[in-house]
Amino acid sequence: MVSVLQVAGLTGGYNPRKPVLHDVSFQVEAGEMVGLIGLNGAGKSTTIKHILGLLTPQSGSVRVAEVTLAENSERYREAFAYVPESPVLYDELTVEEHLRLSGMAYAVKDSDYDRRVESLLRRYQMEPKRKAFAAHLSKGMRQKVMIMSALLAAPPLYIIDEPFLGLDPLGIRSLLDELEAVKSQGAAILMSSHILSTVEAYCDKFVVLHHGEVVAYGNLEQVLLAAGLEKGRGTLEEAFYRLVAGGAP
Ligand SMILES: Nc1ncnc2c1ncn2[C@@H]1O[C@H](COP(=O)(O)OP(=O)(O)OP(=O)(O)O)[C@@H](O)[C@H]1O
Repeated sequence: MVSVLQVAGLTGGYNPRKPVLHDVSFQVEAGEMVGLIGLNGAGKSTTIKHILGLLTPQSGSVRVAEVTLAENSERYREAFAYVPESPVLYDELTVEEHLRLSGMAYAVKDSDYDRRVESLLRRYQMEPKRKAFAAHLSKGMRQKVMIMSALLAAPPLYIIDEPFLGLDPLGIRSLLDELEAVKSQGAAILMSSHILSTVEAYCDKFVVLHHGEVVAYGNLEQVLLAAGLEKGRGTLEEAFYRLVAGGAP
């Protein structure tokens, strides 16, 4: 298996004297979806900021497509698309113009571009809004533009931060179907979310963060075990509460 994302012994945060993350390690392989879960303030966004290259590790490393940002920034940045929790769009650009920008940034071939854009607009019920300015879109529609831009790029790694908040049920279903599809084509996905039932249903592995430390990592069986629950008995949610509420033996 190829590790598209490898976080190894990462200690970091905003202030060198007060790290938020402590020795965080996990990886996301090609064809795998990994759920990053934890309470408010556990360090999920901080981890994601390190992966995006917005923060520098105090120790340890983050590798994307087998390189660190310092080793090869171009290869590193080209290898992932990021869908933030709050959509960041240019108000004066239309939906189509955003997709065009994303296509150019990721050098999507013209032949792929038209096919992917039409299909995305249809699947996300955004055809009637293709010429609408971002400023005139609803919150969920803005989120859809971010998601469509990422899917259009078809990168090896998707980093998705709490994607379900603004989306309607159809949008959530489309996104999950889409993530399953790109995963089966070999993409790696790191998804942070508080919706544990969805995370359990769709992710292959889980990283449970608590106070900036990984308290469990692995498939459901391994997380249940870490929480002191028997194999095959219990849900991710039960394991999570034990792990973060100190209920685990
Ligand atoms: N810009 C910042 N400067 C300093 N400290 C920060 C900053 N952003 C977050 N923190 C601190 O880092 C810790 C982890 O926060 P982080 O945002 O990573 O949590 P999270 O797991 O993403 O939480 P949530 O589920 O609420 O989004 C918290 O103690 C928080 O106060």
